[in-house]
Amino acid sequence: MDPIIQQLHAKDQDQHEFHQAVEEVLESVKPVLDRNLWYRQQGVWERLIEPERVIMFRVPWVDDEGNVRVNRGFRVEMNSALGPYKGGLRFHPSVNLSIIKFLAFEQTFKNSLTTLPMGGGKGGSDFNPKGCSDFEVMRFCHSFMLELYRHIGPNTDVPAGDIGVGAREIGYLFGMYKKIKNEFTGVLTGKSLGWGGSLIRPEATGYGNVYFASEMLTTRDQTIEGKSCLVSGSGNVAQFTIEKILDLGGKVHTISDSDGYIYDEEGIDCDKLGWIKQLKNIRRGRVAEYVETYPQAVYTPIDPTLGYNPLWDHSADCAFPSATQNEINEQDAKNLVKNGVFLISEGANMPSSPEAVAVFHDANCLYGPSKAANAGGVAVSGLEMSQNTIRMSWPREEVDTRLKQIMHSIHSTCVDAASEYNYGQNYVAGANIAGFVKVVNAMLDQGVV
Ligand SMILES: NC(=O)C1=CN([C@@H]2O[C@H](COP(=O)(O)OP(=O)(O)OC[C@H]3O[C@@H](n4cnc5c(N)ncnc54)[C@H](OP(=O)(O)O)[C@@H]3O)[C@@H](O)[C@H]2O)C=CC1
Ligand SMILES: O=C(O)CCC(=O)C(=O)O
Repeated sequence: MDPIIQQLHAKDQDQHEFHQAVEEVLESVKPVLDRNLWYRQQGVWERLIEPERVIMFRVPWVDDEGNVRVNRGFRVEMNSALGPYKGGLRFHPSVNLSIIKFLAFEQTFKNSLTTLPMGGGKGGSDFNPKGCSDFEVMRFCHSFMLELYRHIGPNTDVPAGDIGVGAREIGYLFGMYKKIKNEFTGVLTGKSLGWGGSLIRPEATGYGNVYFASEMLTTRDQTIEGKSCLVSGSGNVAQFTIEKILDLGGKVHTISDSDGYIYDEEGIDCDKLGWIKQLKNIRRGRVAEYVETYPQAVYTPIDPTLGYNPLWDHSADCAFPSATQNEINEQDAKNLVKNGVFLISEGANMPSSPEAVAVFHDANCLYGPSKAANAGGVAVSGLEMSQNTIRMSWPREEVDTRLKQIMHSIHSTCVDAASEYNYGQNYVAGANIAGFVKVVNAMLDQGVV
């Protein structure tokens, strides 16, 4: 084992997701380190895996029955070599330091790939918004911001949404920040359109992922048109991935949540997608309800004893995992390949286990890793920051055109970096190398800080 990894395991025991993310990047960039001994001498790698700052705090709040509840809040400010820390907040009961550190680490390289001046950070809480009233969510968000506000700012750290944090939560967080600081600034992205949000930000991660998939398909003279697709999740990223696939003439058969998944043989069309948006964004219901309105579809509850997810065991051309980390294990990857899937483009962060990634590479799939494929979300957040700074709102077409250009540029950057280091069409290596080199060169310019 590389001594750096040995040290990491000894120092940060039980941070499995963080180890997984670090090991993948280190493996990819070994040839870069070998070619540039200066990088090793300057301890860039040791510095990269140590967050610049980790903030953990108590979040007390009162539920509708008058009980005091306490959650744990996190913000990991990973790396500011390229700009203010930037990355989302996740509210989910599974949140812990390992998950936030892996997300902040990945975010650093992802943000580097976008070409925009953003460092990497991530935060969140083990708070579960599911089943809470709007007032409970508001009280939680206000309490969360009562601590977080001291650590963030439009030129310091600019959080946004992630799992469990959408427009509603960003609104409550922003309201408390504005009240405490008595200033109206672009301290959060993913704001509503009426008060500083950017057009296309809600769509950006899903649309960007499909643009990245289209770029990968172009290398084999193909397009999304006519392709059958499997999508997991049913939240922000899944919804707009489906919308763009439909727009480009593809067909989508699946959605899921943490209880189970839907397989719709006929395909999810625009009307059904509208119904899903209502279900998830307004009624906050479960995907199981889909079959009550569309009885030709089949609902399968999650069975953790199976050892694989049957959602990935259907015949299709493309897969867009859009729920959470490690949702595709080795068996799922084998099932996908067996069923004819040859393109996997990741909307979720790190949804494929290392063993699954190896299966995709062995089968010569077009495999777009999350830090490249889902970078459209944070890229449009960067554009939201620019619009806030100049106090202007760009039209929908302009933001969408910029998003497409950024995804095109990320694709070619990955291809070029992989080719420079003889990795062939390996987007994992390309994304890791290109993201790493830009961050590390900035760190070296700025000295040992
Ligand atoms: N929003 C953004 O702009 C970006 C998001 N991402 C990534 O995309 C993924 C989805 O995020 P987003 O759509 O914003 O989040 P949402 O909260 O809108 O939706 C999350 C979806 O994933 C499901 N899910 C969450 N956790 C689990 C779990 N442990 N097991 C099974 N299903 C789960 C949820 O089901 P349920 O309702 O049951 O919880 C829900 O369907 C995440 O990995 C996120 O980090 C990446 C880049 C940007
Ligand atoms: O828009 C942002 O700043 C955050 C996006 C994000 O959290 C991600 O890319 O994983």
